[in-house]
Amino acid sequence: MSKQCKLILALDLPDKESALDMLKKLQGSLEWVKIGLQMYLKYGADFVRQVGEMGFKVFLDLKLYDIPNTVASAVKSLEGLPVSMLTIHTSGGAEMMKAALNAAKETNKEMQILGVTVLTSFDEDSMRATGFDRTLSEQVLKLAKLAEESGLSGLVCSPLEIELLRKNLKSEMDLITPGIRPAGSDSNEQKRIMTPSLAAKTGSSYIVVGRPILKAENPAEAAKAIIKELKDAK
Ligand SMILES: O=C(O)c1cc(=O)[nH]c(=O)n1[C@@H]1O[C@H](COP(=O)(O)O)[C@@H](O)[C@H]1O
Repeated sequence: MSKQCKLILALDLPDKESALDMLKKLQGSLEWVKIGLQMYLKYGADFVRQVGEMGFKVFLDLKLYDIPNTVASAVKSLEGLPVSMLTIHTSGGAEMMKAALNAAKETNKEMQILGVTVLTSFDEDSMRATGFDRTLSEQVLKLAKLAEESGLSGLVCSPLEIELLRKNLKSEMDLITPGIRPAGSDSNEQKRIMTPSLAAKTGSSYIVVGRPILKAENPAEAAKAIIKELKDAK
């Protein structure tokens, strides 16, 4: 029996005031909040602390990609912050992933390092345009296996790749899936998408949802409806 799939809100908003206003509306409705580059670059560590103090678990989505030493130093810079998940790019290679893991072990044992595989905004054509000859699935699996061998316990991938990864990975890695759209909502630029219930049924550990909640008339109701969909998914 797999774990209950959880909702993570992608807090992609233009300023702190609207973000805090949104979080006040959502307190009690959800547990996890993802802070991405938009908010982090503008408001930094203080904002991360503030979100943690409001009682939310923080997923810091910085998608780090650099030489191993630089990534390790960046991870260490987060020491003391309430960060429960942090993203790095698996395409940075095994050495980079191991350096990030070691840095996390030294500074924040509670922080899970997640490896991003192939972004959900890619399709076969845009992948090929970057010079990769493999299919999208082949590339995702290659990166996922490298992440698993490097010791990572979680991956960010499209929900369309869950089955492939569950079948081919040796361990029960956490699969965090953005590119989620409740039935009838706008897909925006996301290309590899799925509904919350299907993602949960297929084996997603956490779904990441931004605009379908942020732009809803009643964000708390939208979040609750998604959580119900996840709980009802059989
Ligand atoms: O790492 C991510 O969270 C991520 C990876 C990916 O492949 N695709 C993707 O959309 N994301 C993030 O997931 C969120 C999706 O937001 P919405 O498209 O508004 O639901 C954004 O914050 C993206 O940065």
